[in-house]
Amino acid sequence: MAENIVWHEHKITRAERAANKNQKPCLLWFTGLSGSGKSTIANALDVALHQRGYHTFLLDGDNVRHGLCKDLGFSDEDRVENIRRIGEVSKLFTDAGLIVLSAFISPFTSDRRMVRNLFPAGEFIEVFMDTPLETCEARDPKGLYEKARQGEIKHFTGIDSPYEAPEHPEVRLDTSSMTVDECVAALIAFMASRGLIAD
Ligand SMILES: Nc1ncnc2c1ncn2[C@@H]1O[C@H](COP(=O)(O)OS(=O)(=O)O)[C@@H](OP(=O)(O)O)[C@H]1O
Ligand SMILES: Nc1ncnc2c1ncn2[C@@H]1O[C@H](COP(=O)(O)OP(=O)(O)O)[C@@H](O)[C@H]1O
Repeated sequence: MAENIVWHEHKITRAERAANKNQKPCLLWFTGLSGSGKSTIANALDVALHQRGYHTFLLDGDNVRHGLCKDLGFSDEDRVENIRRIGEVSKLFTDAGLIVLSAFISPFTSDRRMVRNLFPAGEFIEVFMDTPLETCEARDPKGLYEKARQGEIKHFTGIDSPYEAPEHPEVRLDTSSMTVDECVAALIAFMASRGLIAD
Protein backbone atom coordinates (compact mmCIF):
# COMPACT_ATOMS: atom_id res chain seq x y z
CA MET A 1 0.00 0.00 0.00
CA ALA A 2 2.83 2.40 0.83
CA GLU A 3 5.09 1.41 -2.10
CA ASN A 4 4.78 4.74 -4.00
CA ILE A 5 5.05 6.90 -0.91
CA VAL A 6 8.36 8.48 0.05
CA TRP A 7 9.14 9.34 3.68
CA HIS A 8 9.93 13.06 4.14
CA GLU A 9 12.49 14.06 6.73
CA HIS A 10 11.44 17.18 8.61
CA LYS A 11 13.81 20.13 8.96
CA ILE A 12 13.11 20.30 12.69
CA THR A 13 14.08 17.02 14.30
CA ARG A 14 12.26 15.15 17.03
CA ALA A 15 15.10 15.98 19.43
CA GLU A 16 14.90 19.69 18.59
CA ARG A 17 11.15 19.76 19.23
CA ALA A 18 11.67 18.11 22.62
CA ALA A 19 14.59 20.41 23.47
CA ASN A 20 12.37 23.49 22.94
CA LYS A 21 10.02 22.02 25.54
CA ASN A 22 12.86 21.19 27.90
CA GLN A 23 11.69 17.64 28.37
CA LYS A 24 12.16 14.04 27.30
CA PRO A 25 9.18 12.69 25.37
CA CYS A 26 7.83 9.29 26.33
CA LEU A 27 4.64 7.23 26.24
CA LEU A 28 3.00 5.93 29.40
CA TRP A 29 0.73 3.13 28.23
CA PHE A 30 -2.00 2.29 30.75
CA THR A 31 -3.52 -1.16 30.20
CA GLY A 32 -6.08 -3.04 32.28
CA LEU A 33 -9.68 -4.08 32.65
CA SER A 34 -12.59 -1.68 32.43
CA GLY A 35 -12.87 -0.04 35.87
CA SER A 36 -9.28 -0.88 36.82
CA GLY A 37 -8.46 2.83 37.15
CA LYS A 38 -6.67 3.59 33.86
CA SER A 39 -8.56 6.79 33.21
CA THR A 40 -8.55 8.01 36.83
CA ILE A 41 -4.81 7.45 37.32
CA ALA A 42 -3.81 8.73 33.87
CA ASN A 43 -5.80 11.92 34.50
CA ALA A 44 -4.30 12.37 37.96
CA LEU A 45 -0.77 11.88 36.60
CA ASP A 46 -1.56 14.27 33.75
CA VAL A 47 -2.51 16.94 36.31
CA ALA A 48 0.62 16.27 38.39
CA LEU A 49 2.92 16.53 35.36
CA HIS A 50 1.13 19.59 34.01
CA GLN A 51 1.47 21.34 37.37
CA ARG A 52 5.21 20.62 37.25
CA GLY A 53 5.34 22.44 33.90
CA TYR A 54 5.59 19.42 31.59
CA HIS A 55 3.85 19.38 28.20
CA THR A 56 1.58 16.35 28.15
CA PHE A 57 -1.31 14.87 26.22
CA LEU A 58 -3.85 12.29 27.34
CA LEU A 59 -5.48 9.81 24.97
CA ASP A 60 -8.37 7.96 26.50
CA GLY A 61 -10.46 4.98 25.30
CA ASP A 62 -13.93 6.44 25.43
CA ASN A 63 -12.90 9.75 23.85
CA VAL A 64 -10.90 8.27 20.99
CA ARG A 65 -13.77 5.92 20.20
CA HIS A 66 -16.00 8.99 19.66
CA GLY A 67 -13.72 10.29 16.89
CA LEU A 68 -10.61 8.68 15.41
CA CYS A 69 -11.91 5.15 16.06
CA LYS A 70 -15.67 5.65 15.89
CA ASP A 71 -15.89 3.12 13.06
CA LEU A 72 -14.52 0.36 15.34
CA GLY A 73 -16.31 -2.02 17.71
CA PHE A 74 -15.05 -4.64 20.13
CA SER A 75 -14.31 -7.67 17.95
CA ASP A 76 -10.71 -8.90 18.27
CA GLU A 77 -10.00 -7.48 14.81
CA ASP A 78 -11.38 -4.05 15.68
CA ARG A 79 -9.46 -3.92 18.96
CA VAL A 80 -6.24 -4.69 17.06
CA GLU A 81 -6.93 -1.81 14.64
CA ASN A 82 -7.92 0.47 17.53
CA ILE A 83 -4.58 -0.08 19.27
CA ARG A 84 -2.63 0.20 16.00
CA ARG A 85 -4.12 3.65 15.33
CA ILE A 86 -3.64 4.82 18.91
CA GLY A 87 -0.04 3.58 18.88
CA GLU A 88 0.67 5.58 15.74
CA VAL A 89 -1.03 8.71 17.12
CA SER A 90 0.89 8.33 20.39
CA LYS A 91 4.10 8.12 18.35
CA LEU A 92 3.24 11.32 16.48
CA PHE A 93 2.58 13.16 19.73
CA THR A 94 5.91 12.04 21.21
CA ASP A 95 7.59 13.11 17.95
CA ALA A 96 6.06 16.52 18.68
CA GLY A 97 7.96 16.47 21.99
CA LEU A 98 5.12 15.59 24.34
CA ILE A 99 4.84 13.22 27.27
CA VAL A 100 1.87 11.10 26.21
CA LEU A 101 -0.48 9.17 28.47
CA SER A 102 -2.62 6.57 26.67
CA ALA A 103 -5.31 4.67 28.57
CA PHE A 104 -6.86 1.74 26.71
CA ILE A 105 -7.82 -1.76 27.76
CA SER A 106 -5.41 -3.02 25.05
CA PRO A 107 -6.10 -6.66 25.97
CA PHE A 108 -3.63 -8.36 23.61
CA THR A 109 0.08 -8.78 24.35
CA SER A 110 1.00 -8.70 20.65
CA ASP A 111 -0.63 -5.28 20.13
CA ARG A 112 1.08 -3.77 23.16
CA ARG A 113 4.39 -5.19 21.89
CA MET A 114 3.72 -3.65 18.48
CA VAL A 115 3.28 -0.21 20.09
CA ARG A 116 6.40 -0.72 22.25
CA ASN A 117 8.38 -1.48 19.10
CA LEU A 118 7.45 1.91 17.60
CA PHE A 119 9.55 3.58 20.30
CA PRO A 120 13.26 3.86 21.13
CA ALA A 121 14.29 1.81 24.18
CA GLY A 122 13.12 3.36 27.43
CA GLU A 123 10.46 5.63 25.91
CA PHE A 124 7.58 3.14 26.17
CA ILE A 125 6.43 2.62 29.74
CA GLU A 126 3.82 -0.07 30.21
CA VAL A 127 1.64 0.64 33.25
CA PHE A 128 -0.39 -2.44 34.16
CA MET A 129 -3.49 -1.58 36.18
CA ASP A 130 -3.47 -4.89 38.04
CA THR A 131 -6.78 -4.35 39.83
CA PRO A 132 -8.66 -7.64 40.38
CA LEU A 133 -11.72 -8.29 38.22
CA GLU A 134 -13.89 -8.55 41.38
CA THR A 135 -12.97 -4.98 42.35
CA CYS A 136 -13.56 -3.66 38.81
CA GLU A 137 -16.89 -5.44 38.65
CA ALA A 138 -17.95 -4.19 42.10
CA ARG A 139 -17.12 -0.61 41.02
CA ASP A 140 -18.87 -0.96 37.66
CA PRO A 141 -18.75 2.84 37.15
CA LYS A 142 -20.64 2.68 33.84
CA GLY A 143 -22.90 -0.31 34.63
CA LEU A 144 -21.24 -2.27 31.81
CA TYR A 145 -20.30 -5.39 33.82
CA GLU A 146 -23.92 -5.72 34.88
CA LYS A 147 -25.00 -5.54 31.23
CA ALA A 148 -22.27 -7.98 30.20
CA ARG A 149 -23.33 -10.50 32.88
CA GLN A 150 -26.91 -10.24 31.62
CA GLY A 151 -25.75 -10.83 28.04
CA GLU A 152 -26.77 -7.34 26.91
CA ILE A 153 -23.16 -6.56 25.90
CA LYS A 154 -21.20 -9.25 24.07
CA HIS A 155 -17.41 -9.67 24.02
CA PHE A 156 -16.88 -7.71 27.23
CA THR A 157 -13.27 -7.85 28.42
CA GLY A 158 -12.85 -10.08 31.46
CA ILE A 159 -16.30 -11.63 31.03
CA ASP A 160 -16.52 -13.17 27.56
CA SER A 161 -13.49 -11.61 25.88
CA PRO A 162 -9.90 -12.23 27.03
CA TYR A 163 -7.44 -9.94 28.80
CA GLU A 164 -3.81 -11.02 28.46
CA ALA A 165 -2.03 -9.58 31.51
CA PRO A 166 1.43 -8.08 30.91
CA GLU A 167 4.23 -10.27 32.29
CA HIS A 168 6.93 -7.60 32.54
CA PRO A 169 5.29 -4.19 32.82
CA GLU A 170 7.52 -1.28 33.81
CA VAL A 171 4.98 -0.35 36.51
CA ARG A 172 2.26 -2.43 38.17
CA LEU A 173 -0.52 -0.72 40.13
CA ASP A 174 -3.38 -2.33 42.02
CA THR A 175 -6.00 0.30 42.82
CA SER A 176 -7.80 -2.07 45.19
CA SER A 177 -4.93 -1.51 47.64
CA MET A 178 -3.38 1.80 46.48
CA THR A 179 -4.95 5.25 46.60
CA VAL A 180 -4.92 7.58 43.61
CA ASP A 181 -2.18 9.65 45.27
CA GLU A 182 -0.06 6.55 45.92
CA CYS A 183 -0.38 5.48 42.29
CA VAL A 184 0.63 8.94 41.05
CA ALA A 185 3.58 9.04 43.45
CA ALA A 186 4.75 5.62 42.20
CA LEU A 187 4.58 6.81 38.59
CA ILE A 188 6.37 10.09 39.31
CA ALA A 189 9.08 8.15 41.18
CA PHE A 190 9.47 5.72 38.28
CA MET A 191 9.76 8.54 35.73
CA ALA A 192 12.32 10.33 37.89
CA SER A 193 14.33 7.11 38.36
CA ARG A 194 14.53 6.77 34.56
CA GLY A 195 15.55 10.41 34.10
CA LEU A 196 12.35 11.21 32.20
CA ILE A 197 11.47 14.01 34.62
CA ALA A 198 13.45 15.91 37.25
CA ASP A 199 13.59 14.51 40.81
N1 LIG B 1 -17.29 -5.17 24.86
C1 LIG B 1 -16.57 -4.26 25.51
N2 LIG B 1 -15.40 -4.62 26.09
C2 LIG B 1 -14.67 -3.70 26.75
N3 LIG B 1 -15.01 -2.38 26.87
C3 LIG B 1 -16.17 -1.98 26.30
C4 LIG B 1 -16.99 -2.89 25.60
N4 LIG B 1 -18.07 -2.21 25.14
C5 LIG B 1 -17.93 -0.95 25.52
N5 LIG B 1 -16.79 -0.79 26.21
C6 LIG B 1 -16.30 0.53 26.70
O1 LIG B 1 -15.21 0.86 25.85
C7 LIG B 1 -14.05 1.16 26.62
C8 LIG B 1 -12.82 0.36 26.14
O2 LIG B 1 -12.34 0.87 24.95
P1 LIG B 1 -10.83 0.61 24.54
O3 LIG B 1 -10.62 1.37 23.27
O4 LIG B 1 -9.95 0.94 25.68
O5 LIG B 1 -10.80 -0.97 24.29
S1 LIG B 1 -9.70 -1.86 23.54
O6 LIG B 1 -8.38 -1.40 23.99
O7 LIG B 1 -9.86 -1.66 22.10
O8 LIG B 1 -9.98 -3.25 23.93
C9 LIG B 1 -14.33 0.75 28.04
O9 LIG B 1 -13.87 1.86 28.78
P2 LIG B 1 -13.05 1.71 30.14
O10 LIG B 1 -14.09 1.33 31.14
O11 LIG B 1 -12.52 3.10 30.36
O12 LIG B 1 -11.97 0.72 30.00
C10 LIG B 1 -15.83 0.57 28.11
O13 LIG B 1 -16.42 1.72 28.68
N1 LIG C 1 -7.45 3.92 44.21
C1 LIG C 1 -8.20 4.16 43.12
N2 LIG C 1 -7.60 4.42 41.93
C2 LIG C 1 -8.35 4.62 40.81
N3 LIG C 1 -9.69 4.59 40.77
C3 LIG C 1 -10.33 4.32 41.93
C4 LIG C 1 -9.63 4.10 43.14
N4 LIG C 1 -10.53 3.86 44.10
C5 LIG C 1 -11.75 3.95 43.54
N5 LIG C 1 -11.65 4.24 42.23
C6 LIG C 1 -12.80 4.41 41.31
O1 LIG C 1 -12.73 3.34 40.36
C7 LIG C 1 -13.23 3.77 39.10
C8 LIG C 1 -12.17 3.52 38.04
O2 LIG C 1 -12.71 3.87 36.81
P1 LIG C 1 -11.84 4.38 35.58
O3 LIG C 1 -10.71 5.23 36.07
O4 LIG C 1 -12.78 4.95 34.58
O5 LIG C 1 -11.21 3.00 35.06
P2 LIG C 1 -10.89 2.55 33.57
O6 LIG C 1 -10.44 3.78 32.82
O7 LIG C 1 -9.80 1.53 33.74
O8 LIG C 1 -12.17 1.97 33.04
C9 LIG C 1 -13.56 5.25 39.23
O9 LIG C 1 -14.95 5.37 39.49
C10 LIG C 1 -12.74 5.66 40.46
O10 LIG C 1 -13.32 6.76 41.14
